[in-house]
Amino acid sequence: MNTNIEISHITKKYKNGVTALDDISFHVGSGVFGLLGHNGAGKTTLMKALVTVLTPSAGTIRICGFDTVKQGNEVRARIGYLPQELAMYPSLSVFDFVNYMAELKGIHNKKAVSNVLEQVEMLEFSKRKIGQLSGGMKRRVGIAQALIGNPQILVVDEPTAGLDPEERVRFRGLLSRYASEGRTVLLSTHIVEDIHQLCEELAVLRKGHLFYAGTSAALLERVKDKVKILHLENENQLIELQKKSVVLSTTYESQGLTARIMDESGLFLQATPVTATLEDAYVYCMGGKAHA
Ligand SMILES: Nc1ncnc2c1ncn2[C@@H]1O[C@H](COP(=O)(O)OP(=O)(O)OP(=O)(O)O)[C@@H](O)[C@H]1O
Repeated sequence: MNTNIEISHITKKYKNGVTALDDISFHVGSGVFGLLGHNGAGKTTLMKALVTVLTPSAGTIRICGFDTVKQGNEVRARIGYLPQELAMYPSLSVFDFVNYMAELKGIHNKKAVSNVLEQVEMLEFSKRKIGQLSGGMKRRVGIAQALIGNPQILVVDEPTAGLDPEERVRFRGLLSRYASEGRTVLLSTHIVEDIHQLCEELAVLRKGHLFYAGTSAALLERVKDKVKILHLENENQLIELQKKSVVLSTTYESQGLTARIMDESGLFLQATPVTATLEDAYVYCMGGKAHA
C-alpha cells in the first residue's frame, strides 16, 4: 500500500499553553480515512498542520514524501482542503468563486473550473450567486474549490454536518468516488454513519492524544466480547451507570430501559453479553452515545 500521509511525533502547543496535539503518529494510505474525536480533540489542528496552514511545535508530516514545513509548495500542490467554515463571497457566482479560488492557487484555466463543478454536480448552477445556494450546494462548491488541480490528497473537515440525509448520501458518494486511483480523502467527522459507510481505516483523537489508529475490522476485534446489555428501572440508574462504564445506546421500554454498554473490565456480571457491531466500536471510540 502506498503511504500518502506520514505523521510522526506531531505535537502542537498553542501560545495560550493548550497542547492540542501530543506526540501523534500514524500513516494514511489510499482510500477514505476517518479522523474522529469530540469537539476540541485536536482534529482541526491536525488538519491545518497537514495542509501547511499551521506549523507544528515538534514532529514531522510528510505528504506524498514532502515535508510540510520544509517543502510547503510541493505539499500545497498535492493537497486540497475544505475547512469547516470556508469564507465564501455571497455576491459572486458559483463559477466566479471557484475560478477565483483556482487563481489563488495559480491555476488560470476555466476548463479546469468547469471540470470540478461537473464532478460535484454543480455545473448547471454555475451562474447562481453563492448567497442563493442551499447548505448542501455550498458544501459541494466548497469541495469543488478543493478539487482544483486534481490533488492527490483531499482533506475535509466535517463535510456532512448539517446536511439533510439526501445531501449526505450524495456527498459520501462524491468523496468515495474521489478516493480511487490511489488518492486519499482524509475526513474528519462526528457522524458514525459517515465512518461506517466510507472509511476502511480511521484514527481517533481524544484530548490531543491518539486513542486508536487502524482498520475498522481491528477495532471491532478490540471490543469483541465486551458489549453487554443491562436492564435499568429508571434514568437515575442510567446516570449512575454512565459514571462506571461507557453507555453505547439506550432503548426506552414500557417499564424502564435497556442500556447497551462497553464492559471493559468485566465488572458487570449481571449484564448479558451480545455480539458487538462496528457501530458499537465507533461509538465506544467517541466515548459514548452516538451523535447521529
Ligand atoms: N488558535 C488557537 N489558539 C489557542 N488554542 C487553540 C487554537 N485553536 C484551537 N485551540 C485549542 O486546541 C484544542 C484543539 O482544538 P481543535 O479545533 O483542533 O479541535 P477539534 O477536534 O477540531 O474540535 P471541533 O470538532 O470543535 O472543531 C482545543 O482545546 C482548542 O480550544
